[in-house]
Amino acid sequence: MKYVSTRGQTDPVSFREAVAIGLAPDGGLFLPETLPDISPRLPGWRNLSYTELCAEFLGLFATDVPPEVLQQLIHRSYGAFTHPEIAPLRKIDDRLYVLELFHGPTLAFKDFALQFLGNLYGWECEQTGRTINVLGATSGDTGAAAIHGLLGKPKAASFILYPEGRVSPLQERQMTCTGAANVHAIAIDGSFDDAQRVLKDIFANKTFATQHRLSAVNSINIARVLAQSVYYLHAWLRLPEAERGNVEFVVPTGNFGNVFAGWLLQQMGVPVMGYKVATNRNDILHRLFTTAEYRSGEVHPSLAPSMDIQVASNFERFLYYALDENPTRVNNVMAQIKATGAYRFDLLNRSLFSSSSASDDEITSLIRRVYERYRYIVDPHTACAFKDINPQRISIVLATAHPAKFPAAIRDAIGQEPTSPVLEVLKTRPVVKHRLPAEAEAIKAFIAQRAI
Ligand SMILES: Cc1ncc(COP(=O)(O)O)c(C=O)c1O
Ligand SMILES: N[C@@H](CCOP(=O)(O)O)C(=O)O
Repeated sequence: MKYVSTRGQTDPVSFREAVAIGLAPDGGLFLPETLPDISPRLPGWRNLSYTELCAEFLGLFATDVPPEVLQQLIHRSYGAFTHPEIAPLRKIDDRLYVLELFHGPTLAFKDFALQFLGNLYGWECEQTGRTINVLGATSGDTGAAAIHGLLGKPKAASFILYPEGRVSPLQERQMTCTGAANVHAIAIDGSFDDAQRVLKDIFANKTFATQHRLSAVNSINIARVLAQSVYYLHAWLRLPEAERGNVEFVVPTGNFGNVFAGWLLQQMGVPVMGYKVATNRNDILHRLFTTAEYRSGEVHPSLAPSMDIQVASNFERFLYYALDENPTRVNNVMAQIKATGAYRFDLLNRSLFSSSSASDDEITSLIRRVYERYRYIVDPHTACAFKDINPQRISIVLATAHPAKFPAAIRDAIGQEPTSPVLEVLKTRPVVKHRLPAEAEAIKAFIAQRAI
């Protein structure tokens, strides 16, 4: 399988190359040259365990990784999860399921792809004898999961940019209390969008990126997206046969990576009826799906900080398919968005996508309502997904983080603070972070001194 750039100015590359580079040199995002039709395989995949399904699915895309290596990497990656089902699907009401994605080492859905990606990087370094420097931007969870995916890998260093004061205190501790010399947590002034912009500027300097063997760990990396598709597929296959034809996934959304991973499955022949994009008050995607206009705005801090995003990176991948896989049209639209901050998007399939946006007050009352009704505690991101659930569908809400990561918001809603031993141990460890301006030159100088 070859991978092409959404902007069409990069020669097709293999899976391993696409993963190693992350962002295409022309500034676009990699996508499989063709999407396989997986519908004939679905009956045979029904009873597979999570790791078996993962190996089958990723095997269709990672065609230059030997199958036995892929299996080992997958087993290593999900061996660190604490729930035997890895991604348990919990029925909490008639027609309502929660897909728990927080049983990995950092208690967020990011672990699914970043444990795998960390092991893939480790294997790649062993194969090539080279080191790798991983660069990421985070609004809290990607950074923690990327760092933990790479812990103990001597040939990899991580440089993670996050907005100072805009991630939860425990998310910050997950990134800054590892004690590892090859982990560099960089707190910048500004928002996650500023961090993501700086990161893209750094990758745009090809000489610098090549010289320091930089790789992108955000969901701009295609391995992230594909590894996340697996839990949608696993959940869909777990449902009773009678329910499978009427499913809507409800996805707390920021950078559009997670919901895009789910949507890809539909493009590959899995008959999913709908995707609901659930945002917090940073509602660019909600406005897009209700008005067809993509218009970026200012980022506002919220109770669901990991979704405080107004420039949704993976939207470009979605655009590529909506524009008939025509890179010239993608380039034009991206140029227009860059120049004017907006684009009128008349091609949206609004029968497949729906959306909602929850204010902070609504997040608090949703946490309370879910607890009172189901005795189930959801984190503030997952809470957004409980707004306006469609009663006509079988809804699968993606629970993207463990509530213990956001104790203050939960206490305010239901008067109790969930805890997790994984997080408790971090509270007494020293914090090591670097404060830098949100400027590519300053970050590059920092990386140049510490890259391995
Ligand atoms: C807990 C949580 N929920 C939801 C999201 C949004 O996911 P995405 O950016 O893939 O849309 C994030 C951040 O990515 C997150 O950390
Ligand atoms: N919400 C994310 C932001 C980065 O998203 P990614 O999926 O593109 O890596 C975070 O928690 O950091």
